Amino acid sequence: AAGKTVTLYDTNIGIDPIGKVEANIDIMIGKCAADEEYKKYVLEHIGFCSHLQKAVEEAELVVECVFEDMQIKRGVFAELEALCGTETVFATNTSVMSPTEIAEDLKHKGRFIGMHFWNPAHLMPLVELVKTKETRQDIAELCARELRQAGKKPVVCEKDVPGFIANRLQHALWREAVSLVEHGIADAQTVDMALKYGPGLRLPRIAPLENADMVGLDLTLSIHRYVLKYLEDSHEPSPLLEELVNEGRLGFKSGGHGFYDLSEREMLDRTVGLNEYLIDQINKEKE
Ligand SMILES: NC(=O)c1ccc[n+]([C@@H]2O[C@H](COP(=O)([O-])OP(=O)(O)OC[C@H]3O[C@@H](n4cnc5c(N)ncnc54)[C@H](O)[C@@H]3O)[C@@H](O)[C@H]2O)c1
Repeated sequence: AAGKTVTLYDTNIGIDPIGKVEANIDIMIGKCAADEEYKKYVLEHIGFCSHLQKAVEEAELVVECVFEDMQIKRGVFAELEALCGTETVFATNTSVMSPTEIAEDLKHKGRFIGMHFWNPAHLMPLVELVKTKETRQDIAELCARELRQAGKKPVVCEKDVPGFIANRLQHALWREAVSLVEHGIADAQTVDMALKYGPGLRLPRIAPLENADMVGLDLTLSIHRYVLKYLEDSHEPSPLLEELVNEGRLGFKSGGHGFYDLSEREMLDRTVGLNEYLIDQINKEKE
């Protein structure tokens, strides 16, 4: 939607990414978050190519999203460096690996950046742009501009640190949530309810640092002086999590058995419900 043409490439030619894009837009049309004109526009500007050189030789930006495997990712960028001009921007969509390490063998490291989309990528606005020490400032700015034009909300992570920004925030919260269950302070459902109907509900309007300003930094300081020592600060995964995984309770992928015991219907409701909620948020933003 940013006036650009996108070519998809995958070593597995059996997949149907365009069909998936079409299906996602159809769901959005059904919820009035897109129209037929938008679908026509997107489908005219996106294509699949099974030949890497043809797919990338004229590209201004290449976003790599292959398996989370350092050697495969480095191999892809070595191939790309041989096929693309020196000004083509190279981005990795990795969610956990260090962009610095992925770029280690590149000759032109200044044009390399982390570009971490959030799942489901067509509905989640956030994209984290992760700079390595070598990433040029103009490359970060260019990527931010392009992403904004595509309707995304890019944020720049100035240092290549594990978890970037959003996963650090998310897993600080998950660590505390698991710890509360582990220590019998509340069960899983109660922990999730407390978040959903409490702080989670106002989070989209007032995030932590905005909230700290609102209540006062003196009060925040006083609360932290008292409470931080009681919060979970383990640098190892919770023994409860280890135990559940050892028991084969993996969540959706083990038939719905994890922290919760869910039926097929409940699992489907959660996935569909999440997508519908995200589409509603997009519609609200437009109003
Ligand atoms: N799944 C998510 O929620 C999510 C979210 C954000 C970022 N990411 C990142 O996206 C990347 C891919 O994750 P995924 O979940 O989509 O994995 P996936 O296994 O679903 O897809 C990986 C794709 O890469 C293809 N592939 C493998 N080697 C290739 C190569 N050499 N050249 C071209 N294509 C190749 C595979 O055929 C497959 O279609 C990872 O780096 C991951 O961290 C995933």
